[in-house]
Amino acid sequence: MEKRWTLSDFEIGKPLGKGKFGQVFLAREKKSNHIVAIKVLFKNQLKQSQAVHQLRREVEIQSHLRHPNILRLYGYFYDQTKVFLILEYAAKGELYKELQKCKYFSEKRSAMYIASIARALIYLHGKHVIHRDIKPENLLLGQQGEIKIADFGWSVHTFNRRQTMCGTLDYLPPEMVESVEHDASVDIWSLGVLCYEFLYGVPPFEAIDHSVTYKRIIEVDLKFPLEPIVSPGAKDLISQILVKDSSQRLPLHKLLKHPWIIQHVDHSEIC
Ligand SMILES: Nc1ncnc2c1ncn2[C@@H]1O[C@H](COP(=O)(O)OP(=O)(O)OP(=O)(O)O)[C@@H](O)[C@H]1O
Repeated sequence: MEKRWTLSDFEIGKPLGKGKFGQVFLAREKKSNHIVAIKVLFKNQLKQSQAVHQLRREVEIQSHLRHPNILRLYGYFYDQTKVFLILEYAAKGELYKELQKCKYFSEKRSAMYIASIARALIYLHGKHVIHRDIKPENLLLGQQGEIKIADFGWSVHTFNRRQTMCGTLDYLPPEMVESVEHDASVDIWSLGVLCYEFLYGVPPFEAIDHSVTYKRIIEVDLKFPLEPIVSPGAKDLISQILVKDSSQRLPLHKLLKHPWIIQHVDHSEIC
């Protein structure tokens, strides 16, 4: 695809969805016939400095990433009022909606997703990037139903010390809730929360009252409901990830070798 675009390079199709700062459309690049998603952001809505800062970070980081389970950001252009991000089209939409539809996923499906995200995170962390907002709403699905990690607005390079609390409360590890220094293992924690949510339909520390959620995260008050029935292997994996001491969390390469993952995932097929 071309590197420098204007709106006239694209035929704009149906709207795919709406976000806080704009709208996403299906589009076709006329020259290459390549189907993409174009995210249109309104500059006046972005003006809050945090949003502009996040967008800059998202573009800087995501445009350099190349992994089958990470949504490609091909480039961007802008006019006087809008910024246009050219993104890989995730044909099967949001994982979040799938989870809402199914309530919870089978162990096999959960293990496949967890292994795909773990592989993408190994790649990401190898590039010294932490995502910091891994949750179902930020996971899209490609044509074959494969995971595409999206939304790099909270991501950072690992070179600097980080203490800022960011992301989404239900998925934050104790060190972020307590605003102490954190590293790439925050994404491993979020993967543990995801695994729990895939299998039980709700994140493990969720409570109506936010102060209760904080307390449950800090104390790692992890309880496994009786229903739906989940195998001891899955519970063992989650228990090895959701560990308060971040240095003791199961590393991603060991996660991929965990018996529950091996049982459900053919590693040659991970997508
Ligand atoms: N690359 C894509 N392929 C297919 N659909 C997409 C793509 N990007 C976004 N969408 C759809 O458009 C919707 C809006 O996306 P957008 O990224 O603007 O907002 P969001 O991440 O859902 O919300 P927020 O702005 O609060 O972060 C998404 O919920 C999704 O349904």
